[in-house]
Amino acid sequence: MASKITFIGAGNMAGAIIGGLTQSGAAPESITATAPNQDELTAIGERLGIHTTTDNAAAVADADVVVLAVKPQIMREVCQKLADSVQKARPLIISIAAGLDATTIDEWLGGGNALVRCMPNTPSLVGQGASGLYANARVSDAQRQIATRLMQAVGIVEWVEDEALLEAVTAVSGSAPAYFFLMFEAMEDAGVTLGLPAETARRLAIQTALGAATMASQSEHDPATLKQNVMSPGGTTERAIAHMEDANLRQTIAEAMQACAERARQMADELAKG
Ligand SMILES: NC(=O)C1=CN([C@@H]2O[C@H](COP(=O)(O)OP(=O)(O)OC[C@H]3O[C@@H](n4cnc5c(N)ncnc54)[C@H](OP(=O)(O)O)[C@@H]3O)[C@@H](O)[C@H]2O)C=CC1
Ligand SMILES: O=C(O)[C@@H]1CCC=N1
Repeated sequence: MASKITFIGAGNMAGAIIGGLTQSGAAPESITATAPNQDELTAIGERLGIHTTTDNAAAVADADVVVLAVKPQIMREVCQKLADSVQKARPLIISIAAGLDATTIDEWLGGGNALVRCMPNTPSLVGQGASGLYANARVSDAQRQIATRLMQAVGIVEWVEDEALLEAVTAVSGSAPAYFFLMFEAMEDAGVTLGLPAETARRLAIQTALGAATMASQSEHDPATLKQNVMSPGGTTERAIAHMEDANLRQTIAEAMQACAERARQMADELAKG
């Protein structure tokens, strides 16, 4: 693991990655997180044992890796204020912002930076993240390995060589935990309608998803076969799946993911224009 990592921004996604890193054995004292609000920082600092500061420039000055983890809408302002420190320290930059392209962020930071774009997801908090990574031309093989090791500490890593594919990664994994959480909500509600206590329905639905995901990740069979194995001819599952197919669930999922990727493209255009 790189010696000193600074997170600019200490919100949901930074908190998930830092939490995953410390649980996987990273030294908390090698990690710094920044945010404008000292109260928020004090809470995360006490919880995770990491350094915190409201001074972005100071946090970058001696960092080997800087993870940009603020909302895309404020990235320009944050980067432009950081440019002098980044130009002096020349850390590896890792941006986790949705949409924003590597060239734009590099320009905001004064240019000439080794920059990795990463699309992580919040299950990084429990070491079950799924991240897509893209490197600009200035990133060395050693820096690729640093980024790989950093994100592998909190889950799986897939590199893409075409930056535009990060939009697909956003649709498939970055935003996708929310799709499954929606499914849990819907299954809990339906379980209650069928007479179960809400907590019971929630526990059964979540454990079933965990079991299905674990099975799918370990099985030699593809998901279609695993699905078929649950569907006894003329039985209950067949009826449920027929209902989902008739309601065009696949089409709904495809359209939702297209909308997600399209929004990433739109955000990039809007934010680059400023
Ligand atoms: N949430 C997710 O599932 C995913 C998010 N992302 C990306 O991660 C990034 C962060 O998202 P998320 O964590 O959800 O957002 P949050 O709003 O939870 O976190 C943003 C953090 O940035 C801090 N911040 C605001 N202004 C500054 C500043 N000037 N300097 C330093 N820190 C600042 C905020 O502090 P304060 O709260 O005080 O304003 C907060 O700690 C986004 O770019 C998003 O696209 C990528 C993949 C998944
Ligand atoms: O919704 C968003 O814009 C961010 C990026 C991916 C997940 N959350």
